[in-house]
Amino acid sequence: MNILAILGASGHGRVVADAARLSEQWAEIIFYDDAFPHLQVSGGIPVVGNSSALLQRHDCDVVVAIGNNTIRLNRLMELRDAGLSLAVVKHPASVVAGDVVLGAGTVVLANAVINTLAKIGMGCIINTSSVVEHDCELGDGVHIAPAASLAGEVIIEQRCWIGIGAVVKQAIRLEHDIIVGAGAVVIKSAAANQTLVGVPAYSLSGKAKG
Ligand SMILES: CC(=O)SCCNC(=O)CCNC(=O)[C@H](O)C(C)(C)COP(=O)(O)OP(=O)(O)OC[C@H]1O[C@@H](n2cnc3c(N)ncnc32)[C@H](O)[C@@H]1OP(=O)(O)O
Repeated sequence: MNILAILGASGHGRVVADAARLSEQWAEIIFYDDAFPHLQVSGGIPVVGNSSALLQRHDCDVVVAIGNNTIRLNRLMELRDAGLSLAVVKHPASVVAGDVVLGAGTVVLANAVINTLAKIGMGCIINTSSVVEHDCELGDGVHIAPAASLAGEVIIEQRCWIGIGAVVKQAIRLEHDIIVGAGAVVIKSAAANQTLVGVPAYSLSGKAKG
C-alpha cells in the first residue's frame, strides 16, 4: 500500500517515520496517537487521529511505535485482528542477512546488523546500531536498545528489553519479560520476569537492600 500509518507520534515514532521515509517504500507517512486532537503534528508529519480511528482504516500499512513492549504488542495484535496490514520498517542503512525472518510490525533502525539465520518475532524493535548475531531467536515484542549486542545463538523470549549498550554472551537464553539494564553484560541464562544489571549481570530482585 502507498500509505504508512504509525501509531505513536513520540520520539521513537519520529525515528520510525524517518527510517520509513528513507526506505522509500511508502508515498505518504501519517501518525495516529491518542494525544490527538491536542497533538496535530510531530516532526513535520501530521497526526490525523487516535488509535480508535486507526482501527477503522483498511487502506494503509500500519506499524506501532510505542516503546513499552506489552502495549506495543497488544496494539499490534488489535490492529492485525481488525484486518490491517502490519508493515516491517527497515532503515536502508541497516544490514539484514537475506535469510533472516522479520516478524510483522518489526522495525530495524539505522546501523543495526542482523546476521544469518536469525529469527525476529512480531513487533520487535531492533534499535540504532544494535547487533543481533547469527542464529539468534527473538520472541514477539522484544526491544534491543541502541548499541546493545547479542552474540550468536542467543534466545530472547517475548517482551524482553535489552537496555542500551548491554551485551549478551553467546548461546544464552533469557526467558520472557526480562529487563537487561543499560551497559549490563549477561553471561548466564535467566528465568522470566526479572531485571538484570551490572558486569557481570545480576538480578536486581536478588540484591540485598541496605
Ligand atoms: C532510543 C532510546 O532511548 S531506547 C531506551 C534506552 N534506555 C535504556 O536502555 C535504559 C535501560 N534501563 C535501565 O538501565 C534502568 O536503570 C533499569 C531498568 C535497569 C532499572 O530501572 P529501575 O527499576 O527504575 O531501577 P532504579 O533506577 O530504581 O535502580 C535500582 C538500583 O539498580 C541500580 N541500577 C539501575 N540501573 C542500572 C544499570 N543499568 N546498571 C547498574 N546498576 C543499575 C541503581 O543504581 C539502583 O541501585 P541502588 O539500589 O544501590 O541505589
